[in-house]
Amino acid sequence: MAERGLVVSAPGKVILHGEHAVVHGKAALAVALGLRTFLCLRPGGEGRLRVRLPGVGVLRSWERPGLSALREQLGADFDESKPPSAEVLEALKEFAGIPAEASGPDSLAILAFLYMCLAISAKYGDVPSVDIVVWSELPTGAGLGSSAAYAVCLAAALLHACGAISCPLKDGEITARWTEEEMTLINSWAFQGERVIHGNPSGVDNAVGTWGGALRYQSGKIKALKRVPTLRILLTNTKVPRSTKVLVAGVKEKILKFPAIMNPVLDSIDAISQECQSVLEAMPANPSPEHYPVLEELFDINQHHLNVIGVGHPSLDRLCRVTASHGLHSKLTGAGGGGCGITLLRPDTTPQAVEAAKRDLCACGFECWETDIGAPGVTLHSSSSLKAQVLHELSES
Ligand SMILES: Nc1ncnc2c1ncn2[C@@H]1O[C@H](COP(=O)(O)OP(=O)(O)OP(=O)(O)O)[C@@H](O)[C@H]1O
Ligand SMILES: C[C@@](O)(CCO)CC(=O)[O-]
Ligand SMILES: [Mg+2]
Repeated sequence: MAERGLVVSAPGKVILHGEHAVVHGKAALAVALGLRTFLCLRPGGEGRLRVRLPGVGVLRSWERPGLSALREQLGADFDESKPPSAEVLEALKEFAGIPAEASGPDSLAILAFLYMCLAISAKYGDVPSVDIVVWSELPTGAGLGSSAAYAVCLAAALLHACGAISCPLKDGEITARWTEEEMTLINSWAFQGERVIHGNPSGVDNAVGTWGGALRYQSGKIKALKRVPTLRILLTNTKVPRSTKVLVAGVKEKILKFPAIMNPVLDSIDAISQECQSVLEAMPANPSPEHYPVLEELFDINQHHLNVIGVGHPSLDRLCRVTASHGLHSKLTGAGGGGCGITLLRPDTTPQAVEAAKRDLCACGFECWETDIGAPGVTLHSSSSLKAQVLHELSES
């Protein structure tokens, strides 16, 4: 581990099409957002692991020998290809003093951290004494992949601290990325963190957090999109809290209850993702308005489908109605049930029209912002390049 520690970051994501269907083996199209989660890891003292997670109100530390003893006692097989076992998660809850039924943001964040420490150290050697601080530009639990960005940062930092991946940052460089092989390892451990938080994730969110850009994801297969035009997207957070884990479980229940009704809907969502990919890859880099009607219609159809599978919410209906009154098309993004929606802005949508839509959305109590998509994936930063931000976060700890 570098003497002065390290700072890593990972982006959140927006799913254009395929949320939920992707959990059931269908394709999803996802893009990395220009909003990121950051993690600063420094050598710590006194044989302890210390974490500060201001986003979820956590400041905790544990003695390393206690965690090592638990690992020995459990003697579990911590391979990144195997889902975390219920027995190990129960034992970790007890170790951290988390009640068995707890599922709040703080408990899940602690559990993901401890599981990754335990499993990564079982495979690659002990995680040294460290102080970790995580902060984020992403809203937590709003559909923008905050859990995956957190898990990707943890995976990169812990693998680096154990010496399982290199330090790609050369003297004088501001940022660096890991090799393909190392990113594959980061992605597979981040998936384990997502499994702790989500229960049964597809892996699309951690794939975008790791690789960045724009990609098609299906059953663990990641394919960067050939060409993605510059898309203008308005993001709106309804601020209605929801849990991805609960929503994913609800969809599964509906499919089991009505397979003949729900499976065709998932097939149709899959076809929407295929169609959208073909349209995007055929569009020029700076598309003109005539390319948009199909993309808009696909948004509308998918939003209906997502309501059918039970992940809509009155706040999202409202968001769609408000933007429709400005001639704009929206759908939920991520797990739904509240959280965020995305609105497609056309190249000829005027700044005045965007402002008017934003005003009406804010009047509903929503928060909205235009954002970049296609951001880089997991990145190692020189701490000097982020000095002001890092110093601010560290001064709070
Ligand atoms: N900055 C953070 N620090 C610590 N934990 C975080 C942070 N961001 C997210 N988490 C963890 O992730 C959980 C939120 O995950 P959840 O999957 O429900 O929402 P999301 O990832 O924002 O949305 P989606 O999965 O729909 O894209 C939080 O409850 C918390 O446990
Ligand atoms: C709802 C879902 O499809 C996307 C959450 O961002 C869940 C997943 O893919 O793991
Ligand atoms: Mg999530």
